[in-house]
Parts: sequence; C-alpha cells; structure tokens
Amino acid sequence: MDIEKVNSMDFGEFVDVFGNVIERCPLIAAAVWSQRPFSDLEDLEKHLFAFIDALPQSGQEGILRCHPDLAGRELQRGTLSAESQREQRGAGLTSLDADERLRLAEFNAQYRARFGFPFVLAARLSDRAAVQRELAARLDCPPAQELRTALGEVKKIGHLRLADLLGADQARA
Ligand SMILES: NC(=O)N[C@H]1NC(=O)NC1=O
Repeated sequence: MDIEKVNSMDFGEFVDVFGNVIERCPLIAAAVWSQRPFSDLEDLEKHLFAFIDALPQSGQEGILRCHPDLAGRELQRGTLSAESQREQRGAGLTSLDADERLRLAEFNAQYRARFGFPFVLAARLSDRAAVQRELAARLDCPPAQELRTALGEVKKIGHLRLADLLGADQARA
C-alpha cells in the first residue's frame, strides 16, 4: 500500500484499515485521519504515536486496558481480535499446559492488582518463556516507569501491525 492510497482513503475506510493498529482503539485512527496528508508511512506512525503521547495518564492507561490478557480468558473463549490471536499463537501462548496457564493467570492478576491495567508485551517479539520472565520482572518496577514500558510495548505492537498491513498490500501489488 503506498502513501497516496492511504491519503486517498475516506474516513470509514481509513478507520477500517488502521482502527486496530492500536488494539481496540479505533478512536486513535479516527483522530489522525484529519491530519492527512501523511508524507510516508513513518509519518502516519508518528501521528498515531504522538496522539498516544499527548493523552493524559488516564487516557494512556485506558489504551492499556483495551488490551486482552496474554493467555487469558479471551484466548480460551476465542474472542480475541484477529491480530491479537495471531500474535499470541506466534508466541506459543495457545499451547501452554494447564500449569503454565495457571501460573501466567496468577502473575497477570498480581500485575493488574499492582498497576491497575493489564500486562502488555509485544508477543511477536517474545516467546512463552520470555513472557513469563518479563511479567515477573516488570511486577517489581515503579508504576511511572511501568506505564512508560507498557506504552512502549503498545507502540511495538502497532509498528508490527502497520508493517503487516503494508507488506500484505505490497505482496498483492
Ligand atoms: N496483553 C497484551 O500484551 N496483549 C497484546 N500483546 C500482543 O502482542 N498482542 C496483544 O493483544
């Protein structure tokens, strides 16, 4: 997909295509649509991320709360977004045994109780062992630092999702 194509999208198409670059936060794509034209895809990414950075802490925490737990109930129920499903499967989180699933659920619950939002990690850059390690390590972080780390992970996920959207279209062209 080239940038002319992106810049020519009407609002509805733009939100359809980019609405889940940030998990379950189509408002972010909706907000940056009016900032067209973008000079290139990095520019689009910059606008998406600048929107996140400009939010008050409550809004940033809201973005984190839109993320499903890793290996959580939504994975069991099959109600994840297509992107999240693919990412969690890629990290091996669909094939945990019962003990591993329980351990992760306990850590996820501890994390949520401490910080007030779910543990977020770019699963595609990780694997099941690293997810558990990271979660245990980040539980000890000071809250302000942890908010920054988690938003950094949201951006990594968004970066990879954007690259997928573009790559898929280039392959078709
Ligand atoms: N909780 C969490 O990190 N979820 C996200 N991570 C990821 O790679 N995809 C997600 O949905």
